[in-house]
Amino acid sequence: MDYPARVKIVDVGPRDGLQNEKQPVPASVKIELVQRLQDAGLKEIEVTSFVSPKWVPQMADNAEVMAGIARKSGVRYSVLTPNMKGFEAAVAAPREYWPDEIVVFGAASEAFSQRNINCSIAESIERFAPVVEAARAAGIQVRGAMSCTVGCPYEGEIAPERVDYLAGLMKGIGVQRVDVADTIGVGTPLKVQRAIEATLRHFGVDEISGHFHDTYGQALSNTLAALQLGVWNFQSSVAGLGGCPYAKGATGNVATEDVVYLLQGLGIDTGIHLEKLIDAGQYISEHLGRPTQSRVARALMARRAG
Ligand SMILES: CC(C)(COP(=O)([O-])OP(=O)([O-])OC[C@H]1O[C@@H](n2cnc3c(N)ncnc32)[C@H](O)[C@@H]1OP(=O)([O-])[O-])[C@@H](O)C(=O)NCCC(=O)NCCSC(=O)C[C@@](C)(O)CC(=O)[O-]
Repeated sequence: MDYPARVKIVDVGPRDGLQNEKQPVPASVKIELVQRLQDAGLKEIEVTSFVSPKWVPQMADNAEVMAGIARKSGVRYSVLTPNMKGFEAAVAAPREYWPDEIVVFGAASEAFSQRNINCSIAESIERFAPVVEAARAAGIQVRGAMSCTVGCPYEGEIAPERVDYLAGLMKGIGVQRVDVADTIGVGTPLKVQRAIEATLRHFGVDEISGHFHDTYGQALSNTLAALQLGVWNFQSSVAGLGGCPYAKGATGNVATEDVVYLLQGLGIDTGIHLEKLIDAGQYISEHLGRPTQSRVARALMARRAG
């Protein structure tokens, strides 16, 4: 089996990982987490989201975090912007604090779209279109997250045709690359491959990333299944942090540490230093007062402890 020679990982821990935390996490801790992730070799970090603070209070410090991170050359910093209000807030600061990439986020499921962003899929695309246009005019890259590409907490199983439809809409408004997200972690390898194949009708393989939550323990298998289709961009969350506020019961993303370990075993280069990454995961886990969700981190820390 041929696998891609290298893989790029977006660590979404500071955003997807922390957005659902009930306890307020200070901006200084988020900033330190970003620092530790870039020190570990992450080249892409999803830092925060410019969404309504009434809906997601944990991300209310978005501007403070964006202004506080010490940027490293060669690292891409992204933020979520669901509408023009979010985009305008993301670029209200001086240019050095702007994101390199914004993320518009839609869903393959109507019910999830309503619960997550309070509008239908068609309305979401109408809201995203001016955001995409403004971002590209400002030289900011645009990613489109596609939630619930295999299953939805409200509608159940999602057919690949729904993914095909959403990917086509995203392409139509000028989104440059897309995430195939298994928001609630119900996917298994063949289902994930069908969702990716539907996306491949509209985007090249270099423009597609896998975003797998690990609720049912399938995320590493799904990562392997995506690699088998040539996908080489993935999103994961340090220490397996996270969960979506609008997907009850869904656990965090697959842990970045576990993905890096898998990839190292396949001889695939990520440029990420696993031990430093584990330290970053420990930093945030200790702050949150609970153990890391990464099996690899737990195993390697036990070995460190002798
Ligand atoms: C999208 C909205 C804003 C629509 O929410 P809405 O209520 O329909 O918006 P609205 O335009 O009617 O405005 C209502 C109020 O929100 C304000 N508002 C409006 N927009 C903004 C904004 N951008 N930033 C700050 N404030 C905003 C606006 O100013 C107004 O304030 P008020 O007059 O009541 O004081 C809302 O539904 C929302 O914020 N939802 C949160 C969505 C979210 O963050 N979900 C989690 C991230 S997605 C995810 O995790 C999945 C992903 C990406 O990881 C992939 C996967 O795994 O599936």
